[in-house]
Amino acid sequence: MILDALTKGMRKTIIAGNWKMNKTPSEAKALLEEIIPLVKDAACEVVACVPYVDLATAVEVTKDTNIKIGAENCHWAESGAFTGEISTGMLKELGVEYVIIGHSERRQYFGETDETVNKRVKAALAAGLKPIVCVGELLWERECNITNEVIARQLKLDLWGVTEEELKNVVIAYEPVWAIGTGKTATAEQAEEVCELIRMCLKTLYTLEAATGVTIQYGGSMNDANAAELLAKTNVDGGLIGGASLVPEKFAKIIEATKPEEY
Ligand SMILES: O=C[C@H](O)COP(=O)(O)O
Repeated sequence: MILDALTKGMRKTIIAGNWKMNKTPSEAKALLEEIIPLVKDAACEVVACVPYVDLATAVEVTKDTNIKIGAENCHWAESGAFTGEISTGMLKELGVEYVIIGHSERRQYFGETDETVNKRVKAALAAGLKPIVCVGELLWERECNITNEVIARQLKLDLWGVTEEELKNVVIAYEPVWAIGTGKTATAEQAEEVCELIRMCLKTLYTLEAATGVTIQYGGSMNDANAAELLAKTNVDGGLIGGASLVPEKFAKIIEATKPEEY
């Protein structure tokens, strides 16, 4: 059943842009105003994850639209002496719904570990935010043939203490690190293989029912040309889009590719 293509229809398809460190507030407003009319008839959930300083503007600009706003990180403490960090309460008050946690760039450049990812995931869930939890292997890990172990370990540690009920608000993003911003996309088969593995791990950690319901995104050089093939795979339920999310026409075409007739 877990491999059954029919289960795909039971899950929410989510296309999320990750703007990374791009766009000032005025640029964010202009970009969203271009995106809004292009995606208004989307057949999927549309999310824009933007830099902290853009959040208030983004929430305001999208308030009467089908676009949800996400942050790119959050801290686990409610408040305190954590210079430069942002709490979940701060995000909630702004009207933010999603938050990316454990992106490979956070792991690679800012010392993020599975332990801190886990703390952030639990804090986000406790605050009523929906975490987009990123997992993925490095190139040398793939070459050493340990992708499965790496993904299983990340999932187990990142979701440690997350209940089955809470899992309903968790999105998993599979982002092979070697495919991020490199123009090297995982083939649809490679993406499906790991997304299916992720679902099998979730089944082991929780239940078949819980695993079947989780949205699993692919991220890594997804664009308007390759999205349809990736999104047609049984266990690929959406995308976490970097570069192409900054180009309205490309982002809109990826969203268009989620429509069944495009498969
Ligand atoms: O979060 C998004 C990923 O890092 C993918 O970025 P990219 O689409 O620019 O490769």
